Amino acid sequence: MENRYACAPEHVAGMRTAELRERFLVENLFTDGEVNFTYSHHDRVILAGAVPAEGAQLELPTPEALHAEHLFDNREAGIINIGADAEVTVDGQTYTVAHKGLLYVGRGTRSVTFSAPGRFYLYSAPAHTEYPTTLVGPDEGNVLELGEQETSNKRTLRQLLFNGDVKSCQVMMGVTTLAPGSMWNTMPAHTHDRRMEAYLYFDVADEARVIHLMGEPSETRHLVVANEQAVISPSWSVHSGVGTKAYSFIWAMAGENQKFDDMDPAPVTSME
Ligand SMILES: O=C(O)C(=O)C[C@H](O)C(=O)CO
Ligand SMILES: [Zn+2]
Repeated sequence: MENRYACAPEHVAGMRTAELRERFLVENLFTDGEVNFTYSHHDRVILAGAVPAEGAQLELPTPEALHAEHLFDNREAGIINIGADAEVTVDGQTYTVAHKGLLYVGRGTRSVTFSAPGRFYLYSAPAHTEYPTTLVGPDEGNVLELGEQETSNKRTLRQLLFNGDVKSCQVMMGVTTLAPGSMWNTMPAHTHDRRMEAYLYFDVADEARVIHLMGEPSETRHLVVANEQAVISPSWSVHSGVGTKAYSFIWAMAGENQKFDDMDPAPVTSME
């Protein structure tokens, strides 16, 4: 498991491209037949990618660095499938997770197994209590239509796990999809000093990139992001992006509260 220590804004101001990428960009989560983990010390979240091989089951291992018998001994997770509909088995119970659907896996779970043709992204945070493992379809939850074509930010935001019917201790998670011809996500931008956030960009065309904006609103930096790469966004950082073509991303948050609207706005005219 890759380890990423937390960074303060004053450290980031002096970083060059390579160091910014090393600290905040997670480039290689998805490898055929493997599970890859990255541990961020921002709110102690784990990001993982699991790609089961055709005809084989892929078991979610427990990274040694957790010093736990099972990954879910002290944690919960949201798992979103960015591949074709596929099965996930949790403690002997099998769920079919649709493309862009979510499976919430609660604390106390002992085993999770993935099947092809899924391509699974997992976001996990510490959990204080057990909530039931629950399947959420891609069109369930709360759907928000945001932005305008005029400002190139027309997009559909699906809140799949957001302090609604499906309970979680910390994790809030969903999928945002840009309309064709729209490029900007989360502009006007915001921060939320009570929660960290991570983005996984996907459905990014091979020849396209997303320019992800990060940093304090008055001291922005950028990361050039390719398909299926993730960005760790500290609570003090804006997280916004512009693609060279439309794309989707999974946003996931953990921290002090589960109030989606608890944001500190960073108006466009205030950014530097
Ligand atoms: O398109 C958007 O806007 C988003 O997806 C915003 C994220 O959900 C977010 O930043 C929530 O805090
Ligand atoms: Zn946010």
